[in-house]
Amino acid sequence: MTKQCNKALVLLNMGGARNKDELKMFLTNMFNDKNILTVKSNLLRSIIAKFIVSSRLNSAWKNYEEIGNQSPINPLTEKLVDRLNDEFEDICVYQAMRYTPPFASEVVKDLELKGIKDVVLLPLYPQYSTTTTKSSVEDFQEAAKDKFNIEVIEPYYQNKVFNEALIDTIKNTVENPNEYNLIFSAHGLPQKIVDAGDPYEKHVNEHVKILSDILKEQGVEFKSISLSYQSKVGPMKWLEPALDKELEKYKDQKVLIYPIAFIVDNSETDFELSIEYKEEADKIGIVDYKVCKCLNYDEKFIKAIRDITKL
Ligand SMILES: C=CC1=C(C)c2cc3[nH]c(cc4nc(cc5[nH]c(cc1n2)c(C)c5CCC(=O)O)C(CCC(=O)O)=C4C)c(C)c3C=C
Ligand SMILES: [Fe+2]
Ligand SMILES: [Fe+2]
Repeated sequence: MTKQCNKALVLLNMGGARNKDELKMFLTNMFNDKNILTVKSNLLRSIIAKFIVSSRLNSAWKNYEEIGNQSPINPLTEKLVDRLNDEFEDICVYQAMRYTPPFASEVVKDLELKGIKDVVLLPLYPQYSTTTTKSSVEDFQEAAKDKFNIEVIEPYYQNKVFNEALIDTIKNTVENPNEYNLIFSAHGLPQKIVDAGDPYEKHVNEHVKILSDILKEQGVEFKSISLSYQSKVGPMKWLEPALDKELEKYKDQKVLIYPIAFIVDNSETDFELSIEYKEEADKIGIVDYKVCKCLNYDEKFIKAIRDITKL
């Protein structure tokens, strides 16, 4: 990056695989994350992680083969970063991913080379979770040590400009909302993590209420609006209702899904929602099943970032 800046905006996200080796890296880093696998002993966690990765890798990779052998999260985030670098004249914009490159440590090196002291961290998670927001922010702070003045942006699921952008996507995806059942689909979380005080479920519930109120104010009426959780992993209890159970209610009806916990499309939207759950919807007899695109690098989201970060 040749731009000269005295401030940096760093977008934080999970990352995603560009090939099978990176999927192994993603899963290994994820299951060694103490915020994801909350067992206290690092050794025990690394043993469990090895076991999960070896049993999951091949079957998980089959999913990526169906979406072009890579997660869309990387090219889309690169476009978002490029667009923001054009938007902000004197702020250098970066991405730091939690489980695949570019890692926080590489961004920190670049910031040091440029002599940047002020850093704003924007987690690409509208709702806070210890498994996502906390994990990414701590990871960056550990890499940064005390080298910068860091400002962390708070959860922004209540932000008006952000929610208007999101509502526009919903309105632009279907012509006759009154024919559709709108399901907000959130990435699931083990119930144990929620019981330990994680605010994610509360934030997601509040977000759905805010969006439902905006739709009502704008006179946009869906047949029904509901919330469910996708992507359960393993045998433990996760947040409910599960999306596959919710879909069973809509035989002979139309369904529109909005992936409420994601800002950038990824394997969970392009594979899980658009291919895997679509097959479920067909089996159930849902007559039309649509999935909204995430905001990605939408111009309205660029405006929302200005409003959220006050940059
Ligand atoms: C096992 C625990 C997991 C928790 C807790 C979890 C929380 C969580 N994840 C996201 C967002 C994403 N997750 C993605 C993939 C993914 N997630 C898990 C497991 C947990 N996630 C796994 C094992 C995987 C890999 C795919 C698979 O094997 O099923 C992704 C996609 C990345 C990509 O490749 O594109 C995203 C994004 C959130 C928001 C969240 C908690 C709120
Ligand atoms: Fe996940
Ligand atoms: Fe999944």
